[in-house]
Amino acid sequence: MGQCYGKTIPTADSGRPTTTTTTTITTAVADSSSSTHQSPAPSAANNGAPNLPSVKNTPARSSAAASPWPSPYPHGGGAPSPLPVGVSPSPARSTPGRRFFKRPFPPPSPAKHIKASLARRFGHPKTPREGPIPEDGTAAAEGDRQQFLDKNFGYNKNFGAKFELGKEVGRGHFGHTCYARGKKGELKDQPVAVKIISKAKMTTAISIEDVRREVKILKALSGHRHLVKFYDACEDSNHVYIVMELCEGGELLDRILSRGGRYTEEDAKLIVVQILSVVAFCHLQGVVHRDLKPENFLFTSRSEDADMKLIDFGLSDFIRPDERLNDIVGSAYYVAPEVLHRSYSLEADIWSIGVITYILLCGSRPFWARTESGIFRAVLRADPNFEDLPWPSVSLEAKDFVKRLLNKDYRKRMTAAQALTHPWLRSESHPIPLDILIYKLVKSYLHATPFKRAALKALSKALTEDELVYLKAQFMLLEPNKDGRVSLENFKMALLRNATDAMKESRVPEALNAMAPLAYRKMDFEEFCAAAISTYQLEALEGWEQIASTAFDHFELEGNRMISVEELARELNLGPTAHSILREWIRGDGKLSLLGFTKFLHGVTVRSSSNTRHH
Ligand SMILES: Nc1ncnc2c1ncn2[C@@H]1O[C@H](COP(=O)(O)OP(=O)(O)OP(=O)(O)O)[C@@H](O)[C@H]1O
Ligand SMILES: [Ca+2]
Ligand SMILES: [Ca+2]
Repeated sequence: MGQCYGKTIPTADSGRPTTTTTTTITTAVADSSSSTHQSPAPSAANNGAPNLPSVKNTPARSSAAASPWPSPYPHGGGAPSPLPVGVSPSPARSTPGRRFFKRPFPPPSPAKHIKASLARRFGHPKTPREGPIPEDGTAAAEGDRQQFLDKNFGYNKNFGAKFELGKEVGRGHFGHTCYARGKKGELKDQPVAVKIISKAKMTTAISIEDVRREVKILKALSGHRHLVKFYDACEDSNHVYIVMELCEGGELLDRILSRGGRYTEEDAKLIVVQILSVVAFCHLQGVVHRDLKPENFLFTSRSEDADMKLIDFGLSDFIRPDERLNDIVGSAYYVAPEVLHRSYSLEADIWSIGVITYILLCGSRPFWARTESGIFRAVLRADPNFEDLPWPSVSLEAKDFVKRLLNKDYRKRMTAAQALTHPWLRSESHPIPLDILIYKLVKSYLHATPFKRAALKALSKALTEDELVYLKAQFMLLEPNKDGRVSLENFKMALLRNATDAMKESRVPEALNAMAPLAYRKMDFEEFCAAAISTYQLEALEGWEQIASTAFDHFELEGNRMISVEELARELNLGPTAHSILREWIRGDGKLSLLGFTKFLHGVTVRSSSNTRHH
């Protein structure tokens, strides 16, 4: 027991991007020392690639000597090629042309999942801390270390008595998945899938913690229609077994390939709606998936209209509403720019959905290069191609949709719940989930100055129907009282209705504490709109200038007033050095100009996505 038999794993040279080529990228840097590795901004010296830490234990490589990423080509020295034998690579360019998705993926990176976040988790004093990974893990040192590792998970010990293992159905970096059948109880005679993770591969406390967290997250989130159902977790001395619903329809990646690389818009919509609905759910629970890609979505059956399920929470993490993560994990083609800059949150998943949607619609990857460092350069700097075929025949709504997910500034990206109300996807047929973003925005509105609130109110009056669809849906989810208004209780109840165990871990309900002012008053829809809009997101709209000028007209009527430079600086929490800039925002009559108004709405400085503030 413990091993399952199965197919041989095709090699990278077989020319087919298989499930084995998931290219999970993980930094080779021991992140427990990450505080010394923080990279505040991209440096010009390396072409805008993030100022990545140097690698102690990775030999210099020709293609990525300056990168901390493990080589994607672990199978030999020299310059191994991800391309099939006989195909010579074209030089990597910062603006890649169209690349057919059928091009084989590079072989997987050696998986070494390093968790910086563990060290950073003050709230978990019992979390094991790791020293840096030794320069060379000699067998003796390894053995010593392993002795102290507690590989007891507290799961069921009787896997063999409960399940009969069958053939392998899939394989990844961390384990292989087999078909199995329940022997007794509720799952008797039912086919299931079992992800088998070898304990021998758990060589650090962090890797053990990762498996524990994968199970915890899967268990907590299980139940959503588009998330693989969790049944059981078992273990023996050699393996951990994650028993889950069997998805017999294969990976989304395979369907894309079998359709020659792309979907019709209508078919793509059906896929994207399912992805957004499950990701919105994860995000509301305070879980960031961090490895969204077509390999991690499975169909329940071979049928064309089978439901799709999100799997593989191996890189997922809990995240508090105001928290930012800094460990670089994910898969190269799908990784968001701010992840490479080591300061990110839920929006990183949205970027990955943008990449998936781009691929569905045109059959090419938006950011492509022959090497990992080339891909990262493209992610950070290149604009995806929307000119070449088939883009001219793709609807404007679809293009706008993808662009609003692939915005390099994470603050300008739509959330999953917002994306579900985008004109491209808008329809009555899918429900709009509660968005954790409104909690964050309402919270900061409640703490804003009266002048700032007046500015936001003016802005909310300039919203178009498109934005109002989302706000109306969110307001209705708060189930307004008979007087059409909401109070803190409504926000609390809406969260409770959606709560799972994951929320406790990610401390999502803490967002409510900072909303205390709402305990004593109510908010009507009009004020809710002012409170729940993000200037950054609106600024990304094509019609932003029109919105801003209409909003300014409203502001002139009620809100704009004489304000001194000193007072404005206090409003914005800025010191005297900012006075000369602020002077330009104030008109001759002592009130804010249109420029001043839009800058003021923004808050402090307007920075790019290279912003690495830690909250
Ligand atoms: N519930 C399931 N039903 C059917 N097949 C599954 C199921 N779960 C996983 N698989 C198959 O096993 C493969 C590996 O599973 P999974 O992605 O969880 O492993 P992993 O080792 O974490 O992978 P990665 O290298 O992407 O991190 C999947 O790509 C899929 O083909
Ligand atoms: Ca996977
Ligand atoms: Ca995984």
